[in-house]
Amino acid sequence: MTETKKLLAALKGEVQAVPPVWMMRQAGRYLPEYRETRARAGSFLDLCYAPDLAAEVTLQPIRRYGFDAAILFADILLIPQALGADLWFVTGEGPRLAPTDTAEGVAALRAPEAVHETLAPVYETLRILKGALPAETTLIGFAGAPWTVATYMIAGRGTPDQAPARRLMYSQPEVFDALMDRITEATAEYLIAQVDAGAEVVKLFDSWSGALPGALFRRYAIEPALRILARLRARHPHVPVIGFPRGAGGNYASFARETGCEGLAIDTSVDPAWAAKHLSPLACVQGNLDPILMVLGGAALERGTRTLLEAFAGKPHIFNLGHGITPDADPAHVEQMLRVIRG
Ligand SMILES: Cc1c2[nH]c(c1CCC(=O)O)Cc1[nH]c(c(CCC(=O)O)c1C)Cc1[nH]c(c(CCC(=O)O)c1C)Cc1[nH]c(c(C)c1CCC(=O)O)C2
Repeated sequence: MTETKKLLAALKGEVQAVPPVWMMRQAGRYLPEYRETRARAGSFLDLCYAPDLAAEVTLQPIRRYGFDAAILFADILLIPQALGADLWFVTGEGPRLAPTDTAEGVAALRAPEAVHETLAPVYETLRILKGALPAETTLIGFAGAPWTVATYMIAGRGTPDQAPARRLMYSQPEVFDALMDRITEATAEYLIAQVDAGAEVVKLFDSWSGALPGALFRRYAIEPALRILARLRARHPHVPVIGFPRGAGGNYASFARETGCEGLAIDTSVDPAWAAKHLSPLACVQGNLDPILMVLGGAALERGTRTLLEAFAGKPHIFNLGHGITPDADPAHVEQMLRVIRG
């Protein structure tokens, strides 16, 4: 049977004249309807844990733009919270967590199987979405990759250079490894449960993999991904996975080759012509329009969009941005991008 969902077809390696398209952070603050629902929910975390409202904001960009994929509305930091680390968001600044950076702190975290208790509302969001999405739209679940989640847990916040996590990795490798193990197991549990609840594809966000020293990229980016994939595939052998080792540079190819991910999301820094030549033979490449073009629009947006379409012509491709769309983006520019892609 041929695959009728464009995103799933691309992940199976099908070349399409018009590629499937969606955007990272497509449910977000650039949309007035998101801001309205978010205000109704209360805090960002309240929204993540309210299945009806989380499903509603997931559907908003699908209704408005008819994207080929909907991504579950949640956050990568729900896993630390489900493991027992206090989490809150400071408006205008970002996430804060009670730091987990000692042997005692890691030992006090909950068992990986215990995360479902906190995350049950997320699975409910997926079940609602499964029943509500148009037949042609693919439902994407996701999690943060262990290294990226560890950087937030160790520092207790986002950091420009992930120094606290890198310091712990060198100075107390046994504490760092124990934390990585706990996150890895919990993430496997979480993604399996997301697919049980209706996710058709899962994406692993390693947003800070570019901060790993190159010699440790295999150990802390590829190996945890392999462990998660092995557990996921033991349960769901056919679910495609999109890896996003953001900032991996020269390590993108080894990530794709060694993990066998069906999809490889590339960040804005990667030259699409290089990616089409060197990465497309390894996986279906997703990306990588500069998000600032969604703020600018006009001729620059049209040129950037066409450059990508031309680079990946004749290759399986998922059109996306190189990182999330920003709150200052203009919703009309999304329509402009879609007109260029879809004609
Ligand atoms: C690092 C990271 C986080 N979260 C995520 C990552 C990895 C991707 C990346 O590199 O951007 C992933 C994420 N976060 C969110 C989604 C939902 C799905 C989507 O639309 O893409 C996804 C896939 C919603 C969100 N996550 C967050 C928002 C904004 C919160 C709000 O509405 O106030 C949204 C829509 C908050 C968040 N969440 C996080 C930070 C650092 C922040 C604060 C910065 C910011 O405000 O943009 C952690």
